[in-house]
Amino acid sequence: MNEFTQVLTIAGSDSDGSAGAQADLKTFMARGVYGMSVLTAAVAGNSYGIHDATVMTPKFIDSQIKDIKDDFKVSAFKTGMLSDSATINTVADAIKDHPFGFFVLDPVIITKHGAMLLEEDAYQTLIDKLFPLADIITPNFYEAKKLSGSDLHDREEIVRAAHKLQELGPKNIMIKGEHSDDSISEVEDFVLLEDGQSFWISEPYVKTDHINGTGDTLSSAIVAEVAKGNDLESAIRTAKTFTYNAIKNVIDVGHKYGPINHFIKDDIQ
Ligand SMILES: Nc1ncnc2c1ncn2[C@@H]1O[C@H](COP(=O)(O)OP(=O)(O)O)[C@@H](O)[C@H]1O
Ligand SMILES: Cc1ncc(COP(=O)(O)OP(=O)(O)O)c(N)n1
Repeated sequence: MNEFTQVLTIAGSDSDGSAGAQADLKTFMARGVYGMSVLTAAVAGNSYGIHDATVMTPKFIDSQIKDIKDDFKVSAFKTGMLSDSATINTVADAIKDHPFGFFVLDPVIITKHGAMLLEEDAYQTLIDKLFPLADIITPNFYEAKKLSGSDLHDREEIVRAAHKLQELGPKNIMIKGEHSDDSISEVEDFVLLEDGQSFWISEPYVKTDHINGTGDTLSSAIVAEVAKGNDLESAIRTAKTFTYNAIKNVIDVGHKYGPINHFIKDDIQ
């Protein structure tokens, strides 16, 4: 029997299934890997917004991680919603010997609804404790500004911010592009690799309200592709295309800001 590729998300649950661990698990399934989830928190939300949240205790988060460690062979993993410093410290202590392989840190601070999922006094804890362990971080435009302490008005400032973030410890950086202005034609992300090489990666801008979970989908697709043995650059390119296809092929679920479409079939390798 061939061992199946196994991956993990350490993230929050989102009740409407559009984002968080639910989006991660759908992406893992779509990309052909076996996904597991350690829940750090749970939010009550729907396509109108996030209305309540609860944080798991450090002891419970630790128990979940221990159970995964005791039984499974995880090749790559990601972190998503981490809520506060206590959660970050718990996760950092549990993963510091890198038992789960390649680490994609999605520094979730803000959602499309404008909900804040990380306490402001925990930004520095995230930088101090998890940035040095990360193989790649994938901040959105807002998160990149906050975490680098930079303005991002043009390409030059984005490149500078990526270098600043890399100096804080993560090996590779992917800053996701701005897309709040409906007049743009492309959404362009910037990637800075460990060896200093860099590239811009873009797809056409899709004008849609169905955009919840795009960041989670991108980061978990990178996890899946790296776990299958692909190099980081091709994993990023596949993840970007997969996310774009999921945004473009809208499914009619929810009344306002709906989910993206993880059912898209393409040539999974
Ligand atoms: N409307 C859109 N059209 C095309 N690509 C998009 C759109 N919205 C987001 N993306 C892409 O989806 C990915 C996730 O980005 P983003 O939505 O900014 O992340 P987050 O969910 O963390 O805020 C990025 O590659 C981004 O370029
Ligand atoms: C529980 C939970 N985690 C993360 C998010 C945000 O997901 P993300 O894909 O980074 O951003 P949106 O595209 O959903 O804004 C969430 N909503 N819930």
